[in-house]
Amino acid sequence: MAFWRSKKEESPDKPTTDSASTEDGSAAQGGEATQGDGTGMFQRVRQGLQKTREVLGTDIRDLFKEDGRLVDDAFLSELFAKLVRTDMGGGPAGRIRDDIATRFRARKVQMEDVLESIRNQTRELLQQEHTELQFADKAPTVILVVGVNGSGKTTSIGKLANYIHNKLGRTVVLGAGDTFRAAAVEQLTVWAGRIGCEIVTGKPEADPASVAYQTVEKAVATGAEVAIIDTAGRLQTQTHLMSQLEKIRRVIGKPVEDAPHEVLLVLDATSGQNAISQAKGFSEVAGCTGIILAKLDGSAKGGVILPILEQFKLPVKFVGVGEGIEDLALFDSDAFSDALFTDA
Ligand SMILES: Nc1nc2c(ncn2[C@@H]2O[C@H](COP(=O)(O)OP(=O)(O)OP(=O)(O)O)[C@@H](O)[C@H]2O)c(=O)[nH]1
Repeated sequence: MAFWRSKKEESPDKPTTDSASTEDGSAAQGGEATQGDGTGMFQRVRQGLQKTREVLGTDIRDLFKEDGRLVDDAFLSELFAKLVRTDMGGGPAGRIRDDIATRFRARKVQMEDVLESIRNQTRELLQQEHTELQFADKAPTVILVVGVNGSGKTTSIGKLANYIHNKLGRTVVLGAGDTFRAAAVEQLTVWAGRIGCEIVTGKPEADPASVAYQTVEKAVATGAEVAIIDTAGRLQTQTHLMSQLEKIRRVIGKPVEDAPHEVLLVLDATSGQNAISQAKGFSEVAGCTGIILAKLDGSAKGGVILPILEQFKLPVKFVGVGEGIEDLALFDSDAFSDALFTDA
């Protein structure tokens, strides 16, 4: 199931058949995931990673003012510093530096050799298992979406629902479980209208667990295949909110015994290491099964995905590359590393 693919696989002559490029995202109703949308999606991910690519490209080019560079300690530590600027963290940056040292020390290298090594190492570091969304054997599949305040949960749910409903052709019911924030309910209602899926909303400040329960009940009653439930932003230290999450998990297990099937943690790629460590404690308590890395387009630090993989030990299943309904991509390590380094 390739939602986007690497540049290598693109056919330059192929017209864009990307249903994702339609304004309202209404194309490709029903059926299996469309295969023709890879090129457009790859372009979108490339655009999303443009800032990181530019910073990295300029930084690496700066190392090569002369024709070729001798690989010595000075070069290696400059390279390390440039890599760390993408927020990839000391571990991955050190691994890339050491690989280049092993292969080229005391020799003159060209920029392309260095970029090739970086690309290969990154591709390896980005390899992950279980990146695909897990669907229950028996519908409905219940997906709970959690995260800290403002990380991009509601927007990501809209995009995810659009992907599941319009690209995978599986019927979706949304649950507006962020009852604290009226704007989140409104936003999700607008997305549901655009996607053409059902939504369950509670009264203002309704118990989020009851909205979650009704959402799953509705999915069962209407035979919908997937229920996606929004939750309010929270931190692990907010014990009442954490126990509320516990309650949500408990009640949705009543109509559908093994629910939730996925608990997706939305992380904001533009937030620093601090926010990421806050989310880490949270993800353990919430029993997260995967990550949506949102707002990659707004960041020059796309390398942040590497420490995230290392720290969370969870697969990054999707990346968010914009605010539009189509701006979500299934994660693909080859395509991601190409998007980071091609034309760097
Ligand atoms: N550029 C960009 N912006 C995004 C992306 N995802 C979300 N946003 C924006 O981030 C802001 C917060 O997104 P929301 O979806 O409201 O976040 P939330 O986690 O539901 O917020 P709370 O309910 O307050 O916790 C909004 O302005 C979104 O448009 C993305 O992938 N790229």
